[in-house]
Amino acid sequence: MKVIVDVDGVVKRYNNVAALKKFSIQVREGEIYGLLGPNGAGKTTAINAILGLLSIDSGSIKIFDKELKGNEAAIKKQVGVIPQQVAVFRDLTVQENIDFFAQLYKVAASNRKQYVADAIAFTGLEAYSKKRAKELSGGLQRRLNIACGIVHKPRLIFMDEPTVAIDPQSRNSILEGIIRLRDEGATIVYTSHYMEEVEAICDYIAIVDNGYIIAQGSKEALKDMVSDKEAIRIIADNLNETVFKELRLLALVEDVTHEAEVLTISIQKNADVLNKVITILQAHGVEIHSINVETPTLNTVFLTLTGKQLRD
Ligand SMILES: Nc1ncnc2c1ncn2[C@@H]1O[C@H](COP(=O)(O)OP(=O)(O)OP(=O)(O)O)[C@@H](O)[C@H]1O
Repeated sequence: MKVIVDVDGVVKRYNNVAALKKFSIQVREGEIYGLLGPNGAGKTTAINAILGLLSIDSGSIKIFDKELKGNEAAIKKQVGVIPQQVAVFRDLTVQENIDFFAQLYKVAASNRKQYVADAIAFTGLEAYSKKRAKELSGGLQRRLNIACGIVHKPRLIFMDEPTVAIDPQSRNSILEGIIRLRDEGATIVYTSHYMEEVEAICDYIAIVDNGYIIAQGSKEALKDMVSDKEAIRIIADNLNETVFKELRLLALVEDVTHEAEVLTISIQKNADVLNKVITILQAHGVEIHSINVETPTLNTVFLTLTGKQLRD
């Protein structure tokens, strides 16, 4: 498949902070490409750099085999952007907002009405087309944000965390919409810190941390990297440092991390340590609420490579 976004060794600094450090990705035509990483990993910076909204310190970026500089008009006509913050006109109706973006992207006058109707249908906003944006719920505003970004039927679409802070119904509708866009021939670059979403829709995944791509591949290939691992996840009260120290000393335990009341113990696959773990917790007065043994997820990959949880 043809590479249509080629980012090679990009470095981007904000004053002294290096947000991208030799950042390289290759997005192939027709795929949903996931950039998965925690807040602050560099995902938005990467997208803004690719779109030419930020200058870069070094490296190269090509879209459709061309540098953005000198080819902006031709490239931007074929690119759709759905920004992290909803960017619509609050006092315009749904239809007027989408029509404004159709004009901005220079959709031919003869096609405009149809393209606006297609974008409304695509995002399931038919019942709201005459409502002002400010009257919509957060989830519907996000759907409008998407409709505005895809109205010109772009070949390549960048979506920056489009499902943050929305209800499950709108989230599902957005994720299904992204798959439909891919099936109709678009290429999508999708950023998220939700591993479940990225696993569900992305054909190829790059895991980002601290300005680097730390691993990449299909979700199967990424999980194969840690197929000899499992994690015990325990929700409990009264966790403390003495408990963590004792757990770390157990044979076949590889790592112990905790966030508030969630304790994660990384172990080798099939290691028979659960009884020993429970004995230690009980001996220290830890009150256990739930225990789950998880097979590898993208979070396991992240944890193994960085020692941190991907989850917020
Ligand atoms: N305008 C800026 N000035 C200074 N530092 C910045 C600026 N924008 C981002 N950063 C820093 O660059 C790093 C990467 O941020 P970025 O927003 O790209 O991450 P992200 O993965 O998109 O996270 P989020 O989901 O929180 O937006 C962070 O350390 C952030 O604090």
